[in-house]
Amino acid sequence: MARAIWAKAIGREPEAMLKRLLAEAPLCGLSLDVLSEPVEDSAALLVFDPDDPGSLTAVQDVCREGRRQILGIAAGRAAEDGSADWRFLQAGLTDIWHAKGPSADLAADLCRRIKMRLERMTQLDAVLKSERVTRNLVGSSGVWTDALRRVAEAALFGTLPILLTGESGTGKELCARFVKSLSGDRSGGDLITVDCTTLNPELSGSELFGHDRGAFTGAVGMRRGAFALANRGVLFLDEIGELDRLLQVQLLRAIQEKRFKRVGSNEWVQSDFRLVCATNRDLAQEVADGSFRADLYHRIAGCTIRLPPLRDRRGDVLPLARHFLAACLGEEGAVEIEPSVATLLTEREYPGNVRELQQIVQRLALRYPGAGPVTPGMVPAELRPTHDCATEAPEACEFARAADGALAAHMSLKDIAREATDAAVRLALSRCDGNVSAAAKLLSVTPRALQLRQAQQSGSESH
Ligand SMILES: Nc1ncnc2c1ncn2[C@@H]1O[C@H](COP(=O)(O)OP(=O)(O)OP(=O)(O)O)[C@@H](O)[C@H]1O
Repeated sequence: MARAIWAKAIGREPEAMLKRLLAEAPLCGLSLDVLSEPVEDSAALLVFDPDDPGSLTAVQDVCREGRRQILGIAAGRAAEDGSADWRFLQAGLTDIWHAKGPSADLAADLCRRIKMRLERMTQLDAVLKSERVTRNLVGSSGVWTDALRRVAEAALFGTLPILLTGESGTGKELCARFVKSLSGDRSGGDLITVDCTTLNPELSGSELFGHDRGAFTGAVGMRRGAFALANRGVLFLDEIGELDRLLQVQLLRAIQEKRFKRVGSNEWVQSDFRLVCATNRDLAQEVADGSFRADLYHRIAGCTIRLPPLRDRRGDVLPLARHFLAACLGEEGAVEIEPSVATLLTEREYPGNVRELQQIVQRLALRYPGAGPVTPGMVPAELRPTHDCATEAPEACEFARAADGALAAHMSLKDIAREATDAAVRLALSRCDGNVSAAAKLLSVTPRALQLRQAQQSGSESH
């Protein structure tokens, strides 16, 4: 591994262990370094003592600093049943190992295992930072990159069928293409998409399985169906939740055995495809209700990945909007967006998710004259916000309404100011996915000042 992996220890025993690991690391080809500041947003190693009461908060603080992949090494006794592990994962660790030490043998073995694990994380990081992702699968929010990482992991390191779930327009088909692009290097086959909403049990056999010449009136030649065409590629069954019960049975057999018969033929045809399915329905619930076959569900849901709705990744709205603008305007893509339009785009609701945002941006682009920023006048009338107090600025109007409520509740000026500050801190942190430095920047304060404010906030909440 060429670049050094940032490593940190919290506490005395962990520091001794990290020292031992640093001594052994070069012998195992692992490049570890203790730096006061992380060099980049990539995999990292954190050694801590799970028995230390302050360790959970300390781990949380490190994880909040922005690195996404952190391997935790627990150097301590910890509970026998490992129950604390889940809390550390919740605090932000990617994984956790318990290690005793620090004997030289154990440290060498640990280094080898850490190296393999970090290499896997780094490999996935490299995919997520590659042009095929940054150019096509826009977004850097935690929920989106976590989902994308799981898609990449499933595509690269296994053959299980992938089930993509999520609301309409969240990028399920785009992710199916991503799976194809990652497995394409190995298999060379195509991505074959079947829209299950258009299938019907009487007529769709040929589309799925193909037919022989003369199989039915009008079958003048042999036809290869979707299952055969997907050989050595990816078969993408979109909207699989819409499948009729009869078709569910037909598909089950072909998916299970990876072989089928063309309509009008008695010969088995083998096809080696990677299966990716998508649905915006809650299939587990439909299985419970009896409307979706449990056996088919368990076949297709080898690896289920939920794509987040846009409301859970508002920080991605503007990068997505810029991406779609660039697609519409070509070379003139890097245009500024006026703050009023940026706020409108970020704060509005998107029941149609990314597809809806894309359509709105396409409408904005229609009015873009070719120079200057995107201005409020380019926003279609029905999308513009309306305000009761026409004479006031929109923000002042919202504030006035909130202050009115506070006065009605007999709050003092001091309490109103504190409530407003706390709300702004919460909003900024939520918009920045809990990243303190980014939220501090947004609020024009130092990260230290923001942390102090948070501490006061949680102090007053616990009283
Ligand atoms: N992260 C993203 N980056 C760039 N474009 C995106 C992203 N997510 C979605 N899109 C675009 O949004 C549109 C809708 O995405 P897609 O068709 O993949 O959604 P879907 O979840 O399959 O929708 P549906 O359930 O309605 O079929 C497409 O044009 C797609 O290219």
